[in-house]
Amino acid sequence: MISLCKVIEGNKDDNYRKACHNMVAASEKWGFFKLIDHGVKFEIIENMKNMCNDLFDLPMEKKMKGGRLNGLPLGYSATNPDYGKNWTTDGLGLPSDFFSKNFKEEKEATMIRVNRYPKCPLPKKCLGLGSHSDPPTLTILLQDDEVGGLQVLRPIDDQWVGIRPVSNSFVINIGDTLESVVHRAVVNKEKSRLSAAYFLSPSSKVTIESPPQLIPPISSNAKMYKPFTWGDFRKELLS
Ligand SMILES: O=C(O)CCC(=O)C(=O)O
Ligand SMILES: [Fe+2]
Repeated sequence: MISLCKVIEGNKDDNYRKACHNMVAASEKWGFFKLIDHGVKFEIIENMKNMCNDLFDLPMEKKMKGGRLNGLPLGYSATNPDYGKNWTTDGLGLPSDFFSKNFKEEKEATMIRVNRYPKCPLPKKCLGLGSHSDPPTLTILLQDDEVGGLQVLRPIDDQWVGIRPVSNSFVINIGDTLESVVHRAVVNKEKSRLSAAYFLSPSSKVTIESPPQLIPPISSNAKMYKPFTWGDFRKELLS
């Protein structure tokens, strides 16, 4: 759990550097972390949850008229590409614009997906959302305050580990363009659960490759990962 309390004013001081370092360390170990003291007003979060619940309460034929993306029958699109990139560069010791220059406003650069999982009499037999990793770069997830369900696959022993809800926090996870982190959502016997995931993607033409600054000199001729563009990767995923 990482607090942004001391870094919210934007001063690049020791507190900021420590938070960036902690976010990178958590991403390397788990691919997931929780952000608290993030500065988003409580009322805004509550409003968002209420609006999502109102949306799910609409009759199915009305919901089906909502702004779904072509080829991806999930979620509703929104653009706000200026959120959450610099901690990765600052935590990795890369130039501050190393990632942000690759996130330009594009129609489908970001997407928000709202999920509501109804209560389920047989939670051991059903999954809310099956095992997957998020294709883009970063996911900011708002999850229900009380009802847990998100689980991450721990790479060392392949065990599913629950990410306990914490009031007024966001769960951040990295996506396939940084590293794939396998997760899923289970369902609850007594209560339904709401979550909203905001996915941040690079521009389509951006080449995704290991930053040369981070490749040890000894292996500089043998890149472990082949460069690809986000556009090609997305096309492959949707084909
Ligand atoms: O509902 C959750 O907690 C997980 C949602 C998720 O992983 C997704 O929408 O990609
Ligand atoms: Fe996901």
